[in-house]
Amino acid sequence: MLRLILSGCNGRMGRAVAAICAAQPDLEIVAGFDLLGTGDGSFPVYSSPAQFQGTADALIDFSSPAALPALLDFCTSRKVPAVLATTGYSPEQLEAIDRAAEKVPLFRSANMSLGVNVVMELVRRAAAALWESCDIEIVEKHHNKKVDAPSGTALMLADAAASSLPYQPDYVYDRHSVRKARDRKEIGISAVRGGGIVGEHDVIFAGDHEVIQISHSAMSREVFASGAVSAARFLATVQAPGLYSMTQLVQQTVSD
Ligand SMILES: NC(=O)C1=CN([C@@H]2O[C@H](COP(=O)(O)OP(=O)(O)OC[C@H]3O[C@@H](n4cnc5c(N)ncnc54)[C@H](OP(=O)(O)O)[C@@H]3O)[C@@H](O)[C@H]2O)C=CC1
Ligand SMILES: O=C(O)C1=N[C@H](C(=O)O)C[C@H](O)C1
Repeated sequence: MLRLILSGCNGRMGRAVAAICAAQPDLEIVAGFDLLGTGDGSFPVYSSPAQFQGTADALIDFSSPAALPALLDFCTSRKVPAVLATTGYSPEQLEAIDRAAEKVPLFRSANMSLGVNVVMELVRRAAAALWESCDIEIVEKHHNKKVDAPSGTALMLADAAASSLPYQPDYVYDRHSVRKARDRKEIGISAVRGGGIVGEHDVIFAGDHEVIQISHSAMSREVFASGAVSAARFLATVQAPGLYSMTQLVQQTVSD
């Protein structure tokens, strides 16, 4: 039995993870954390991690960057490994995650789908081959309830492209405020918000005579939820503190 804590349990992703746990007999949600401190009654819900006195094999967090300090205190002091799937962390929060990962296993990815992690590798290769002839632009589209922009995935894809470039690119988020032609060393990142779009990412390599586009569309939240559950299973097998990502999860899956 894998005993899980679900942080952000009342949200869209929290409910998607709870649905997966309900369908898998070896998964038990022992507690939920959410601002409200109440849920649908299928497990106890606490408005702050410190209120929970029990133990768990892993925690999955899909909540808000505001939840991070209390979560890191909880996970490091109680030695509960955590899957941090929330996006929109500040640079200081990312440093706090790095420090906490010295004490307890943590897993962080802005996108828990296997497909996006394959796309990242394709983007690295395309950028290495095309940077001299093509401009790189990223367009992401999400539902009208998403609060952070650009998406964590768009930033991850930009970093993947940047890792293959022989220069440090500038990420440009807003072309509205400056009247100026595009610089070669930019990566443009644009965000669209509307309706119920689950999550779409296009990485565009635009040359003078050809355009190459690498795209990913999530068809439902289940893809992220099941990736997070796989990450929690992975963490439960990992003993050593450290910051883990989809790269290690994919490596373990391939070698099994
Ligand atoms: N890594 C990945 O693959 C994915 C990541 N995400 C990310 O996950 C996060 C959640 O997304 P989503 O489920 O759509 O968002 P929702 O707003 O639907 O859910 C977030 C939940 O967390 C609660 N919450 C907010 N602040 C806190 C806090 N300080 N402590 C505890 N709970 C809190 C919210 O309560 P209330 O509603 O009362 O504010 C809400 O119930 C976002 O950052 C999103 O970008 C989403 C999908 C995939
Ligand atoms: O908020 C969402 O919904 C999503 N957020 C993640 C992100 O910011 O990249 C992942 C996914 O695209 C859905």
